Amino acid sequence: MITFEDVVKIYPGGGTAVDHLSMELPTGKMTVLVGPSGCGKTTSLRMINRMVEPTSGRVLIDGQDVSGQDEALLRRGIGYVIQHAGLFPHRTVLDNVATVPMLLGKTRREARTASLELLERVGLPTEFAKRYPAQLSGGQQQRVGVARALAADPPVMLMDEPFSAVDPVVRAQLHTEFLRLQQDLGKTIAMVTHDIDEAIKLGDYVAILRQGGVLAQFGTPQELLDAPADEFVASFVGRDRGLRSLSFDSAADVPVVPPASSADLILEGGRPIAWRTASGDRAIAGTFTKADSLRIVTDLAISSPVGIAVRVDDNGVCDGIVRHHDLVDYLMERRAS
Ligand SMILES: Nc1ncnc2c1ncn2[C@@H]1O[C@H](COP(=O)(O)OP(=O)(O)OP(=O)(O)O)[C@@H](O)[C@H]1O
Repeated sequence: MITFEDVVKIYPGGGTAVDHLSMELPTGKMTVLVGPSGCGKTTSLRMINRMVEPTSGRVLIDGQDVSGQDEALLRRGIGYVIQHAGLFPHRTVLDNVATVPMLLGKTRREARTASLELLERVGLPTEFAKRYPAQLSGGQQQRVGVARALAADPPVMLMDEPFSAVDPVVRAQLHTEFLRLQQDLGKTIAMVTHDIDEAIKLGDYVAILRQGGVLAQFGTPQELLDAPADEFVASFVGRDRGLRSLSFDSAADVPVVPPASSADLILEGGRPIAWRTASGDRAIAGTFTKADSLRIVTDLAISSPVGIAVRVDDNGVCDGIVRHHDLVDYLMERRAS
């Protein structure tokens, strides 16, 4: 667990960057620090590995005040990933990753074998290992940055806007891969972003900071969406927070009716193929399963030309449909209950 205890940071000649910050970042979970530019996110992150020292208050890792610890030793247990990856430009991808384990005493061969495995884990095929960072795309460089941070197998990872330098499609891919990786690794992660969508998608917990380095609210994404502490948090999580919060609700209990009840749905061997519309058949753009979220069901119902979302089982066979007005009734009943 990473604990901020009444932490204040005032830069010489500057204003207050972090103002009496107290919060606990649970072990094995990802906590995302989010807020407008200049609200003290990076400063807070850097106080964890002592790149910045607090003016007052304490930062503790597993109950140990970091200020009493040897900086080099402390940082060995803390991976650090930054925007644009910060790779060594004149070293190959493999050497970028292998440097840390070698510093920690592994032989060159051991370090390289471990690094190749790590590169594969973050989704980079081995043929990239010999390239130099400039020969990779932004997204690939970020993957190397993550692999390098993981190379020492640190229990704690700090990530400062790690996904912001890549385009939205690559970013979404990196998010999915990173979530899968974190599910396996269970690191204690503190991540900074200015993007509330990213925070809500990735964070087990989210800390929203406001100007002046004041903590506005700390909680799970669902808590922030359901019960924003004040106007600032409400406007920061957005006007569409009702829709966003549907991402956390399961579609398992959506009331469906048999597929045969719609004359508009064309099935082949039980699989949904197309909609019959006045202007001809239209291919079905997507389906949902019981494992999906209500947001996906809502999106499908709204975007379908006939206002129907189609559910399939694990074999892709249609086992029910839900019409948009029934979906709205269901959502309203849930809200009331
Ligand atoms: N080394 C420094 N010296 C003086 N002031 C600083 C220093 N670093 C940051 N600040 C100031 O402290 C405040 C918080 O900065 P910080 O970088 O922590 O914010 P941030 O939320 O990470 O911002 P951004 O999203 O723009 O990166 C800002 O007002 C900034 O100008």
